Amino acid sequence: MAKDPVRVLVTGAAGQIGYALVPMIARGVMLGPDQPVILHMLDIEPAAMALNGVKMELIDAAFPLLRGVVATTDVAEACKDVNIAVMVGGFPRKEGMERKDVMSKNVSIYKAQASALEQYAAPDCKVLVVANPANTNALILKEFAPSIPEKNITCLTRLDHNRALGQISERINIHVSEVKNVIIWGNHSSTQYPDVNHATVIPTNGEEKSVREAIANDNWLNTEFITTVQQRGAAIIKARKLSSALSAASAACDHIRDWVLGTPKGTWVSMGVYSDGSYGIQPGIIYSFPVTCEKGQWSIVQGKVPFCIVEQMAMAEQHFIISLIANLRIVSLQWQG
Ligand SMILES: NC(=O)c1ccc[n+]([C@@H]2O[C@H](COP(=O)([O-])OP(=O)(O)OC[C@H]3O[C@@H](n4cnc5c(N)ncnc54)[C@H](O)[C@@H]3O)[C@@H](O)[C@H]2O)c1
Ligand SMILES: O=C(O)C[C@H](O)C(=O)O
Repeated sequence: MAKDPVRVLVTGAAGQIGYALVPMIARGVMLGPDQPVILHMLDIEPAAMALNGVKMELIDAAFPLLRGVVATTDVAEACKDVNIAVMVGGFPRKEGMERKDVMSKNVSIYKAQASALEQYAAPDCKVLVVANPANTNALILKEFAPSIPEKNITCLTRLDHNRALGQISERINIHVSEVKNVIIWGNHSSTQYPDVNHATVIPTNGEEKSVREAIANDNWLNTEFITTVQQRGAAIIKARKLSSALSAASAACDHIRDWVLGTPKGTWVSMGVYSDGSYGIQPGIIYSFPVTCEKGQWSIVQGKVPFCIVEQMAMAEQHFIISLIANLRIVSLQWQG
């Protein structure tokens, strides 16, 4: 029997990630080749014509799985009954900026969209925040949409995870599918810690080895590898004069697919999820951990890192985020009062 369609919201759908992402969703890359979808696309008024152009192209592409398209600038209409929300809408950074430099613009967007999701989305809606600063925007969304279960609000660090896999496969000259179990700890920012200490390679017809053994160059792994992954977003901006789009869209599909359909046995992936206190990370903040997924639920993989590494990393970022939450609570009380 044919499955009922799943409603997938993409905000900022007229932008460059949106343009790469919606055809992937309509082709089944995100939810599988037998899952019909209805796409909800939101953008702002100045982008309304471009958004309508994307809708026209989706119709022209005659995707067999695409059962409907809602293209709108009305946030309530966009969020109505959606099962999955991919929050891409926002302002990308330009050359020379850090991701946190776009914070003031993007944070206000996420406050407004949180309440629309809370009011209009399906109660079990799974949310993926892509727009930067991704961890902070997800935290804002969680704070301003208290009725959405916190397990349902995540942010994208899968792009960093995939970048780490890519760097390792290029270095050893094996296919990227033969590398697994890297970990991205922390924020989707240049302070993240890409960790290969539990990663392995399994060459076809070969024996499973640790990445450290296969690369046999700890100096490279401890220095250049880490900074390359941390700075890859900036390198793409420098090269394209635009931030990453096709890789971001593909990573967003990977994130949702694994969350909904499950991670392969013996493999974990990196997701920005709310901390339950694992690895000593402040409970409640959105932090990238290794996770496995089963039956639509993620769980943090335990025992994978020396505490001191994460502790060191976490402190600077947590201070900032915690003070932000405190400010939000004050603002929210002022609104109510
Ligand atoms: N987490 C990641 O791995 C990752 C990777 C790449 C890019 N990003 C971030 O994703 C975001 C989008 O990047 P892009 O290259 O597609 O940017 P873009 O400028 O091409 O597109 C952004 C779109 O969002 C729209 N928009 C702005 N405000 C909106 C609002 N209130 N509601 C709905 N739509 C709104 C814009 O009109 C535009 O069409 C940026 O914040 C970028 O930094 C994150
Ligand atoms: O680096 C950026 O600003 C865009 C995105 O976060 C990326 O990592 O490519």
